[in-house]
Amino acid sequence: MSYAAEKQVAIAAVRRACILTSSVFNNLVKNETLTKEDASPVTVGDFAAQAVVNTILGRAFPNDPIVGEEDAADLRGDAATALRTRIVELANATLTAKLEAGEKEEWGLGPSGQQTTEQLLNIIDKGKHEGKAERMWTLDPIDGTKGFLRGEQYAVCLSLIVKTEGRTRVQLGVIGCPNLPSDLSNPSSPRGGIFVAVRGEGAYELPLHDPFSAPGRRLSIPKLTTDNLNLLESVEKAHSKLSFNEVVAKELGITKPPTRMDSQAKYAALARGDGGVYLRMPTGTGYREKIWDHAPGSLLVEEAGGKVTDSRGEDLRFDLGRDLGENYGVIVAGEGVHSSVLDAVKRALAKEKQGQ
Ligand SMILES: Nc1ncnc2c1ncn2[C@@H]1O[C@H](COP(=O)(O)O)[C@@H](OP(=O)(O)O)[C@H]1O
Ligand SMILES: [Mg+2]
Ligand SMILES: [Mg+2]
Ligand SMILES: [Mg+2]
Repeated sequence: MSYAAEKQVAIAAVRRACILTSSVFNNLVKNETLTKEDASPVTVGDFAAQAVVNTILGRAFPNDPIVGEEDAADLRGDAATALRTRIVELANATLTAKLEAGEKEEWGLGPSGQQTTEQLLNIIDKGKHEGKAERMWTLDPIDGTKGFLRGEQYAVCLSLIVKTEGRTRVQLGVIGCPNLPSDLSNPSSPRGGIFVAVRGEGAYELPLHDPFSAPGRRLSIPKLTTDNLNLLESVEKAHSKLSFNEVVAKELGITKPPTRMDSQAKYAALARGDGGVYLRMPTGTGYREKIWDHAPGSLLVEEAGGKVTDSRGEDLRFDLGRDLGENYGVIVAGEGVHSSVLDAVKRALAKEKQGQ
């Protein structure tokens, strides 16, 4: 299936959300960030971007469930009045902006797209789905919120997961990276891109502000060997075990230092040929990886000729609910090097066990 309609809607939704998040960053004030129960940050940008994307998806595909990271519970009380007002203002400004090429008014966009506060809170809550369905969207309105707050990498991440022939797989992935330089080795190169993949149709990078103007650049992971690649990893030490990555890099004979980057921009960079291996091993806290943190990125890399598994070499599970199940870590690499990385991870795990 080509998912042409879904792809068009998803690209338009991600583009609008990226415009919103960029404008929030430029105007973010101190009290516009909350700390969630798990101590992670969430900003007015995360909530407003989820409201915008869910509005568009809700209009275009009203029967599709959405598994979104955020919910509106913290926005409903009197204590949240200022935050709520700002989110409503941001979401409405984004929804009512004039229609661009490829967009439709019936998606809730354009001058008549104004929503009430209650409508916007309810549409944010449409993302509370349990994550088990024959067909569902995943949304991470700002992936890498900590990177976003630092002015570094973050991504707006959307995917469509469908069960076909007994297998629940990602069929469409769209990742907007407003801050990603077009040339990673040159931080002053132009920034911003939308990365798109449809299963069986390849992976593409499109211009962020004009994604419907041309077919975009087809992405293909170059054939790297362990002599000329380096690791991509999280900036945040709490998100993956960086000391383990050092051991794996040694096992593989990698000499180049790792590239640290927040969010699924790592998957996008790898799909483009930057880096070569994205390794995310659990820190041992029992945290379970979320489907919205990997669904679009994993398809993007697969469609660019790469492979994504856990540390046992098994496929990631998108059929278990909002998370991927027990956390065995995530290994992402080009086809040619994935098996060497997997072997090195297994050796490093065995050494770690011996050392205990
Ligand atoms: N203890 C933990 N282990 C692994 N991932 C975690 C984590 N705590 C939070 N995360 C996830 O890590 C994501 C960011 O990943 P990265 O380190 O690659 O930038 C966060 O996404 P959000 O920023 O959307 O909340 C969050 O879902
Ligand atoms: Mg978060
Ligand atoms: Mg995330
Ligand atoms: Mg997020």
